[in-house]
Amino acid sequence: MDSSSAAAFHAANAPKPVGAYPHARKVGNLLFLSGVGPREPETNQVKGLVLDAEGSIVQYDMEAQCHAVFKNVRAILEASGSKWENLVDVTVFLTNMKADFETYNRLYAQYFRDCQPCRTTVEVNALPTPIAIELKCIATI
Ligand SMILES: N/C(=C\C=C\C(=O)O)C(=O)O
Repeated sequence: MDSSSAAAFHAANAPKPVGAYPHARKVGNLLFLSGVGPREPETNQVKGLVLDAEGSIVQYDMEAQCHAVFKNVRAILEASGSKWENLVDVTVFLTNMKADFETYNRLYAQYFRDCQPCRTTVEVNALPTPIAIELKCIATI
């Protein structure tokens, strides 16, 4: 099956993709989400983020970024006919594991109290936009 035969979804209330990819794609009863970060869909900005003149991160609010990215994932799931409780696998990319793991892990536990997908958390050197967290998810539909 090539990707054109699998339904693609674009969620109006999630941040616009930064490249040529859909927010999600359904194959059989599985929904694959593209990586998504904490940009606010209305403004394309990240709450609490301060950049310097070169675009490097000066200051960011990890709590705000966690809430925003979970909200974006939920919006994409719902726009694609799935829901939060259907998540089965979550890959989390952090740009500063040492500084941010505790905050992220604490908030993650609040959002995933009743549903516990498999999870993998890795540190990456950089993400395509100046963010501290990005999620890549698989859900049933
Ligand atoms: N998924 C990608 C980027 C997402 C960035 C964001 O939501 O801020 C990509 O480039 O593959």
